[in-house]
Amino acid sequence: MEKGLTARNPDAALRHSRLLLLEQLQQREKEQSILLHVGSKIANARERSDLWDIITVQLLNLLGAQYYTLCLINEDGVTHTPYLHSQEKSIRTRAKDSPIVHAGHPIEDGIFNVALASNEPVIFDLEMLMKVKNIPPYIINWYNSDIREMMVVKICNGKEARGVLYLYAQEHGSFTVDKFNLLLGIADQLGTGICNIRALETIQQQLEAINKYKQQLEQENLYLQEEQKLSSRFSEMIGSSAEMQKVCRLLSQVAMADSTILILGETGTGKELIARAIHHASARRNKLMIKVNCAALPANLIESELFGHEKGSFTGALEKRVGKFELANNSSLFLDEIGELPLELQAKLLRVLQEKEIERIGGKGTIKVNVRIIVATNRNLEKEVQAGRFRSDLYYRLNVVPITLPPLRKRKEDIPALVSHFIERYAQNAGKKINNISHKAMEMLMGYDWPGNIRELEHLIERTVLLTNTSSIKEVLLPAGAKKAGTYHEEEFVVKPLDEMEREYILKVIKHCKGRISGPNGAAVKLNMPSTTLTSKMQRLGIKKEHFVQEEE
Ligand SMILES: Nc1ncnc2c1ncn2[C@@H]1O[C@H](COP(=O)(O)OP(=O)(O)OP(=O)(O)O)[C@@H](O)[C@H]1O
Repeated sequence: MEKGLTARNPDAALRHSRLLLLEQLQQREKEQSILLHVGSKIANARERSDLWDIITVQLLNLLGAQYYTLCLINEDGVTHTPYLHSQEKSIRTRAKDSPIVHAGHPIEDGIFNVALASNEPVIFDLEMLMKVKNIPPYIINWYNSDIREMMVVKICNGKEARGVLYLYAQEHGSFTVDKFNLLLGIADQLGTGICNIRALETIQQQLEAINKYKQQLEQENLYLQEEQKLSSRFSEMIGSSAEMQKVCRLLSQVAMADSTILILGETGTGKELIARAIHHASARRNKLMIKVNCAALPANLIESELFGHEKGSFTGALEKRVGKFELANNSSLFLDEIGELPLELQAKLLRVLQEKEIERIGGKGTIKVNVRIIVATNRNLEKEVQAGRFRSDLYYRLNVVPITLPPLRKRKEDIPALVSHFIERYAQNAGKKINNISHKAMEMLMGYDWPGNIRELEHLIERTVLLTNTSSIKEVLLPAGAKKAGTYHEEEFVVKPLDEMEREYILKVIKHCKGRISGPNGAAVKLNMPSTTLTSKMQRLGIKKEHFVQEEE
């Protein structure tokens, strides 16, 4: 009919072809302006979500599609995975799951490779595809989400193919050849945009990794500084009582040997100080002693703390971690509060002590370690063994050289020297000149029973020094309920579980520090422990912010 018209009326034919040309020109102009608009948006995109907005809001409708997936070629060069896609909630298969399959698919899946091989977009009829054998699972899912037509186009950066944009429509005939030019232009701009954003993402990831590493180093540095501060204190060990002299003699006899040491004694009697003294008197003194508080960490973290883990060995193991056993190689490892070690880990510790090698969690092989073990506990380990809470084989393995520290009430003759020592230390810290203590105050100190031992005495003196504005300490403020000198009777002593006492005491100190945990005036400094240890103790003892905040009000 057209031909007939042309033959009969050449003018009409000319007009008609001019009209067509005009239409094409207008179409081109429209496409150019869309491309310009979309291009500037893509060029300004800084994040993946910006691209998501552009494709979802500006392009889908324009190209006649309802949904899309943009898949990129993986580093292995043989698989591809979705990088951007329509909101999964908005699409569901008949079985109510998402048609976006996130696992890697082979590039040679009969669709992706076809798009890569073509310099033009390719349109697929999904009904036809469903008849083909070995069709990729994502096509089946899209079909089950009522998609009937798909248009794919290669995404390149320059000449290099990077992925494929899949467009999906519910109606046959949604995609037509007249959209090819526009789609090719968009695909070109998307290619450049995606590569820029991926480069930014990589930089971001690297920055995050660097920051994390920096934080880790800072934490380690803090730990080492605290350890160093503590280790310099070992020389400040006071005690000329017969009991303490016995301990010192034993210490000097066993320090040089590599034998395992078990330090027993009530809380605050100086077990850690003795552990440090042993390390410093040993041949390993040039390396820092490493300390692990077995009560400060939840059971599931102690294993990784002790033995380390490989990256990805459990949820949360984002980075490889060297355990304290490895850190303590050729040095001493002080396992404080060993009585709190969970039974399962007791078995692992025993194996390490016997084999002298460790295995990181998720690790492929064993690592030889040369570590001198010093352990301490305020529990009666024999009773713990009888109660089935402590393995007898580990107990015998640890009980090579036991050192028992006497409680302060059994070596009261050490109190005056300790008091002078602590007055000097805390007066110096506070910039005060205090060089005397009244007879009455000393009598009170001598008469008190010191359930918290030297730590309790130390904190009392610290508090007293802070409250004293003269050169002499006239009186001391013993805990409420404490008896005056010489009037203490054992039967009146209120027996409380250690945990409860510890909880009460920590709460008091935090309150005294106005709720501050870390920092120079925080509770951790006052309690002479790292703030991380204090936080863990607080968690273990169920001390929450509201407890001390409420008490403060
Ligand atoms: N003989 C001592 N001379 C001087 N200071 C001491 C002495 N013994 C202990 N201290 C001090 O008392 C505080 C408590 O000591 P340490 O932490 O060693 O006790 P601990 O028995 O390990 O306590 P816990 O069982 O609660 O872990 C520390 O500040 C320590 O420096």
